[in-house]
Amino acid sequence: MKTVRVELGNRSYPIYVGEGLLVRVGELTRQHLPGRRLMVISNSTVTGLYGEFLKRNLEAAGWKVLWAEMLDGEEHKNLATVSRLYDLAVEGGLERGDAILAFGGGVVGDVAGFVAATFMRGIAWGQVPTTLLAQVDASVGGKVGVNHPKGKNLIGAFHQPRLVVADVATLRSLPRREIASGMAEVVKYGVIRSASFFAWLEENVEELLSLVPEALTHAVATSCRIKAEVVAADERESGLRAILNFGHTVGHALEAMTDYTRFTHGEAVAIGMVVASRLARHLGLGFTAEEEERLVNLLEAIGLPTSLPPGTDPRELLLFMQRDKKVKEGKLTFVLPRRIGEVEVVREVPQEILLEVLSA
Ligand SMILES: NC(=O)c1ccc[n+]([C@@H]2O[C@H](COP(=O)([O-])OP(=O)(O)OC[C@H]3O[C@@H](n4cnc5c(N)ncnc54)[C@H](O)[C@@H]3O)[C@@H](O)[C@H]2O)c1
Ligand SMILES: O=C(O)C(=O)C[C@@H](O)[C@H](O)[C@H](O)COP(=O)(O)O
Ligand SMILES: [Zn+2]
Repeated sequence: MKTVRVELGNRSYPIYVGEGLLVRVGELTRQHLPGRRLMVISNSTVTGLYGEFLKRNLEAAGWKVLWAEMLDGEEHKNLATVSRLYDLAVEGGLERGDAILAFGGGVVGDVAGFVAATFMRGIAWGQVPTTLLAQVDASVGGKVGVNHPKGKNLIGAFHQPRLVVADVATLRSLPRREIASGMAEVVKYGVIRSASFFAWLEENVEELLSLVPEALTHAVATSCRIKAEVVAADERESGLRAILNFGHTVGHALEAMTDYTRFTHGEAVAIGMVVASRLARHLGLGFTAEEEERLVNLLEAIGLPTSLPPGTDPRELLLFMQRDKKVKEGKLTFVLPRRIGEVEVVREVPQEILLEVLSA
């Protein structure tokens, strides 16, 4: 097992990564979470696969478990779902001193975290992420929230979990498309912060896609270490943390524009990272054609899309981008690569250049 810590003073917390950790969730939650009742928020898919096992494990550790299921899918990451979960929490007698455990992918994590942030003005919570994307990204850093029909994650809060337990063995039941989706965020870390990790990914892409446990554990722990460093330096995104949004300005717009049903988050981010790379080259930030080719090749080897779907209307996409949370005084902000391993936050990208890149 590897342990990464998110250092945030008295709100610091551990991320445990390894194979077969599900069996330790009862013991670990007892160590890190308060209370007698634990409201587990999951969805039907994850509950069907691992629900019985986890419930028994938590009960054996002494928890009174309230099991709550939400509908599966990004289109259910909304306030209607949150409202139903509040009802279940009230009916189940959840108290301020109790806790919530998110058990599932990033959608479950973001929704459960938002319920934890707001129920009784905030209660303790933990994360047991079961998708690659949630293990490398969504379970870490305390961004929680839901979508608005017109914009991604427009409603939310910052509320750090007290622990994260990532069992890479749970990834064996994940559809291949979801493995690829999670890999998009893994590639993101290489581009924004570590050329050596990017090169390691190029070397080990086959092992990762074949779910070799040692390779997965290394990729998850390294991704979490990079995210933990960034979050520790800038928890509320007043500066540095924006780099974690590489690929997301276009990615989030694409997700919202297609009603959260056409692309997975990782697929949309993959396309967004390629658009950002093209933009960086147009603006002469130093990112080379060879580097762009390495990025595209790696994404393609993973099986991710690298271009906007045919027929995308750049002006419509721009409308959705204008609701991005990084917009300041009406101006779009992009995270653009200078080279593999380093990005820059660029304010005021000229709209003509953006439209030219999107049209191409
Ligand atoms: N809070 C953050 O910092 C942060 C970071 C990145 C992404 N996100 C959010 O995360 C969400 C995407 O998360 P995701 O990619 O995990 O999608 P997801 O939660 O929709 O999960 C993908 C699919 O995998 C299924 N699944 C989950 N675990 C499984 C398992 N072990 N075996 C089989 N199937 C399983 C789910 O039921 C779902 O159908 C987006 O809403 C995105 O905005 C948040
Ligand atoms: O944790 C962060 O900060 C990120 O930007 C991570 C992203 O991968 C993630 O998709 C996040 O939910 C985006 O946040 P948002 O503030 O742009 O909605
Ligand atoms: Zn993301």
